Amino acid sequence: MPRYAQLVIGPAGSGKSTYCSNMLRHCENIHRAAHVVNLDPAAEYFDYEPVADIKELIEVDDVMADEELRFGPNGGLVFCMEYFGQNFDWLKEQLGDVEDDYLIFDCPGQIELYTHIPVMKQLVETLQSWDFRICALFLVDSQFIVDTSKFFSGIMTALSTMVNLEVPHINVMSKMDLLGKKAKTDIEKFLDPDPQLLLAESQHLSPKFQKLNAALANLIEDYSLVRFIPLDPTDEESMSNLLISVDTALQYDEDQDVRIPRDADEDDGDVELGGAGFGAGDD
Ligand SMILES: Nc1nc2c(ncn2[C@@H]2O[C@H](COP(=O)(O)OP(=O)(O)OP(=O)(O)O)[C@@H](O)[C@H]2O)c(=O)[nH]1
Ligand SMILES: [Mg+2]
Repeated sequence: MPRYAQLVIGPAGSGKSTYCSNMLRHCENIHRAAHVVNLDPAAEYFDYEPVADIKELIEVDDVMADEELRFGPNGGLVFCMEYFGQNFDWLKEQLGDVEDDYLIFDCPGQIELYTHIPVMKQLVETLQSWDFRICALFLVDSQFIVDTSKFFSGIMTALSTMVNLEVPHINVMSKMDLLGKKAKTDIEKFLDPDPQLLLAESQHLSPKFQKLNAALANLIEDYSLVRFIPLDPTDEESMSNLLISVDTALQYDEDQDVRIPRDADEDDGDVELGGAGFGAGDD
């Protein structure tokens, strides 16, 4: 029986932790037993009760306070994640061996973890060896995608993680609730964009960059890489549309949408949830 994992990644402040807590609440609303794992050793605050918290293994503040190591915040985070990479057994112990488990991983934002350092790729491979199907969600703050150049640079960051992680990948345009009416209309063209049209808008760039953008537009078009799913957490329909895309990527079986929460009970029985009874061993 597969297990399912959403890997929530994206630049610092793009809304990853907020998404995890909103998605957890949404899953509760639809009676899906999901759990969040905090993988950010620098996280100071998150609005959910994690089923596992990397800070119990290692914390950035402790690493930075070490007088021999002398790391700053970024070096400290890399050190923590490399330490985590050597201790996946800790995660295994925290997660247990729950069939059919559904986990949402709240990841750190530093891009180097996905491009230069092998730890996140190793995490993916380890989770796969524990029967997890994985989907990466790459969040980009909608407030930054204000013009074509920013769009192309956002896409390149998303692509670099996608190439490295090699798992199904969904781009999410976060914080849509913060956009006014006009900005919402303006951003439409970036959600399911026509790269050639966007290219036409970068005529003001120097010929060198126009050429680069043209090459990128072709790449994006050839591989159908660019769709963004808009996310407005104040709108339940937006949350459920995103979850449908994730379910498709994970090949999540809708028939098993109602399942036993982890802590519901060991003694075997079926649990009534939302009017339907499903036992742990049901297919
Ligand atoms: N209005 C609105 N604010 C949001 C949303 N998502 C996140 N925020 C705000 O944006 C800020 C950053 O959100 P976080 O969820 O901490 O972002 P993060 O990606 O986890 O940040 P790091 O862990 O530091 O990389 C916080 O002030 C959130 O309240 C959203 O969908 N709508
Ligand atoms: Mg966070």
